[in-house]
Amino acid sequence: MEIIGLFGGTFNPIHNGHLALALSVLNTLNCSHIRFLPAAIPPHKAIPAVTAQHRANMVQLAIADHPEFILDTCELDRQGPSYTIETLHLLRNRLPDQALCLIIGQDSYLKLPSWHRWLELLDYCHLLVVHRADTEHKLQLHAEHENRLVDIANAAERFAENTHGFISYLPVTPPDISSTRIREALAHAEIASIPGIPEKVLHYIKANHLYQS
Ligand SMILES: Nc1ncnc2c1ncn2[C@@H]1O[C@H](COP(=O)(O)OP(=O)(O)OP(=O)(O)O)[C@@H](O)[C@H]1O
Ligand SMILES: O=C(O)c1ccc[n+]([C@@H]2O[C@H](COP(=O)([O-])O)[C@@H](O)[C@H]2O)c1
Repeated sequence: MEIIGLFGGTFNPIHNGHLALALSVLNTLNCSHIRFLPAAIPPHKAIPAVTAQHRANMVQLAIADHPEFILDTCELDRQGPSYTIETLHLLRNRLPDQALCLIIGQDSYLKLPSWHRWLELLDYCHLLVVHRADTEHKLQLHAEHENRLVDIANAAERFAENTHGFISYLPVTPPDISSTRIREALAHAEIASIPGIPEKVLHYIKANHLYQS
């Protein structure tokens, strides 16, 4: 079975850490493609000052050179918080016979028990957790996932044999970049000098006067 990666985020804005993470997952799992899913209303964050449409446009610019990366705006068409379980329900209806793999950073995994209907996530997809700088160098597995863990060396094979139900941990560390730090830098620094985001995204931010105080 093909494995389709699902990478949700606020992407406020998308940065090189997101892109490096997605490339590592693509290569490790040999995904057919990865769908980038910008959240319209992130469930656990303040509503971003930058619109979902601008954030999605920046994702599109950032992934344009990678044919295996696709922008999926399905969360922009819904009202209310962008709960991942609802997105998975929708995508599972659209893609009934493929292995779906939700990709999250380790900081997100630590907070997973606070997600809406989190125990049902593995009924729809596999889960790949990627290490993030400043978190422990080992997966802090939630007890509820204990018999679902697969070693990363076997993950591509095991995930491809099943549409959902397993979890694995990728111990590579994407560059230590966060959207928060980029927003802070954009508010205080010369816009030409912001590292960590693709050039085209920086141009878009500049042209649309985003993130400036
Ligand atoms: N540098 C990174 N390394 C590893 N994982 C990352 C990195 N940046 C983002 N992620 C993961 O990507 C997903 C989407 O992240 P998000 O769009 O919230 O970016 P962020 O940089 O964490 O944003 P913010 O600083 O605004 O909280 C999350 O699961 C997060 O853990
Ligand atoms: O479904 C939930 O309850 C839930 C709670 C927090 C985060 N998420 C999703 O996790 C992804 C990363 O979230 P964030 O806030 O770190 O950008 C994004 O796709 C969010 O919609 C989902």
